[in-house]
Amino acid sequence: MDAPMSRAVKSVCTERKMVQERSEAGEARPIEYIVKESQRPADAKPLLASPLPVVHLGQPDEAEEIKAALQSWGMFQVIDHGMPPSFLDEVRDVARAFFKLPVEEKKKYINIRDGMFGREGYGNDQVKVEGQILDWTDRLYLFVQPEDQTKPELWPTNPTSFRDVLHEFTMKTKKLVEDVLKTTAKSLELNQDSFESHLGDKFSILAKFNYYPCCSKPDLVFGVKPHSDGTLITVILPDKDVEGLQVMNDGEWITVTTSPHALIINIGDQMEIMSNGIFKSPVHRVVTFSDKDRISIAMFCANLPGKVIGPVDELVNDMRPRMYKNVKVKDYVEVFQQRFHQGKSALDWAQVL
Ligand SMILES: O=C(O)CCC(=O)C(=O)O
Ligand SMILES: [Fe+2]
Repeated sequence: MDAPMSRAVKSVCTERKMVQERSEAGEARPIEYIVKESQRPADAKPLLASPLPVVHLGQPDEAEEIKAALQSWGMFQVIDHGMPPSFLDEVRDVARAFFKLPVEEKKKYINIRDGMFGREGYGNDQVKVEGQILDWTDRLYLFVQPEDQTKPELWPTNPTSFRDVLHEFTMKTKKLVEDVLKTTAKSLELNQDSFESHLGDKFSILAKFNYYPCCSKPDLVFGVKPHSDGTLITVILPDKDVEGLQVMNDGEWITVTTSPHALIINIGDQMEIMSNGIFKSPVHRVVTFSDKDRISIAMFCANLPGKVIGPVDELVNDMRPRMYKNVKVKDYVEVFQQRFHQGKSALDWAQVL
């Protein structure tokens, strides 16, 4: 296993300007955000926008639908998720209201405390490696599960409904994730708890509120650079009006479109490892626009850091040898974060050579 901290920049924990401030000041080309010419978003083909496959959870074909979607896209949309459109609007509204607050007000929740960069709170990219290209986004990260490990002092009180709405969204997401994991197990003819039991009673969910300000040079920057998620699964509530999420499918970038009020679900690297590579964690990215900002809420659902994960026994056989080693989730996440900032995948770190 390689040393994740090689080329690392040691503890750069000074506050940087928020992307929102750069956007409002009309900063045209802050150099740290400009992507290398060969990797720029210009190769996006918005004409290839395509609706994600729909999985009808709880319906007779759910297992076949989820298997087909995960084998082709690694991503799908759910419409019957039990969250009424008015509730999804409320979640988007509190996110938007928070990001609309003056930067100084939001900085009450800043992710830098006593000179240390924390995973939770309001901020933007941590500089982890030399020459790192930064993403054109500000965000608020909050652990929402397990509940006894949340840090309420970092949960915004403005707007006043923020905490209650986030709590309700968490509970509903948790139920949805449990259903998705059961259906995923069923689709591989596994015991329905095969993925869940690894989570035990407790489930880690990290809520990530993304704000992508307008960018005067959207062809030169990414809202989020190409990556796969380090999660088991991710649930995304996309912006209601602005698309921007793109997924790599058959070697091409496709702009993701969904039905109104759908939730997007994608698997992450932990599911790729546990499914012994049957399901691939999709590479995706976010682009920005010169004339419209965008918000999204991603709920990152993962095994607890102390767990050791590896391919489920039944999925390893002579026909399909073990592709991944057993890895401790905490170690994986550390390598994942380091590689993410370099625009690289962490999956090969866990691969059986
Ligand atoms: O903004 C989005 O739609 C997706 C964001 C994303 O991929 C992420 O935060 O990992
Ligand atoms: Fe992602």
